[in-house]
Amino acid sequence: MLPVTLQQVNKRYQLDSVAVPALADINLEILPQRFTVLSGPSGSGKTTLLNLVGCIDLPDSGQITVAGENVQQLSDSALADFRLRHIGFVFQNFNLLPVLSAFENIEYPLLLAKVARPARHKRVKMLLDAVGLSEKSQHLPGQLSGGQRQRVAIARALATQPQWVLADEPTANLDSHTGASIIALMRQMQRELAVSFIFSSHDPQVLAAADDAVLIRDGRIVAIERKMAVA
Ligand SMILES: Nc1ncnc2c1ncn2[C@@H]1O[C@H](COP(=O)(O)OP(=O)(O)OP(=O)(O)O)[C@@H](O)[C@H]1O
Repeated sequence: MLPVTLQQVNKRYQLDSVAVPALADINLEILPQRFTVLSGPSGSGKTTLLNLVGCIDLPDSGQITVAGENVQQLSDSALADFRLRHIGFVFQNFNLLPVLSAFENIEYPLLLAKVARPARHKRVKMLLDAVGLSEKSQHLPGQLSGGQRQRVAIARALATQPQWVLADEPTANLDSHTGASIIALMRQMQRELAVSFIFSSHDPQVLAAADDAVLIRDGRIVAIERKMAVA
């Protein structure tokens, strides 16, 4: 599995006539099959960096490679397909579709990926079991606790067997006990399904669980701490 690489990446946001610098001179290699945390104060650029790696947004300059693909060269429709195949997303506010059951929320990306019904159902059942929610498969998000909703969101992110799962402050709306169980679940999924996780987080629990920590200040990387030896 290939790393994610960013070379000389710059990103500004245009706010009326003012250009707001968000990331400057980012050079980074994010290693596969690990837990990487992007950490830094509010406004430092964590979400922007996650959005660039997730191909939700494009840099103003520089190169980003994900799964061996130079992503800025892809057309919009090729990018959407690339995201579906290679990247799963977990958000702090869960972003589940409120009218769909837990089962249907997890199934949704598989429908988009045109996976046939028997394989779809098998995968959803396996994931519901893996996140400990087999009993709640027909519940709507509004009938689940915050921690259970985030479990559904993690299962949904893993549905299409992506290489990378990006999680933007995944524990921000959870109490610390529930947050700890969500981190443990993601760690277990990372090992069992050989998936790579990248988080943005202020949460010391997430930072403590990381293999690698990338510290960002004012849009620049100030330190990269590899806590687990590179294999
Ligand atoms: N859509 C936007 N338009 C204008 N400026 C933006 C936009 N999104 C982010 N910014 C600015 O870019 C910088 C980086 O923002 P970003 O959201 O990446 O930070 P963050 O580290 O994720 O912050 P937080 O921890 O508060 O979520 C900030 O100065 C922010 O105000």
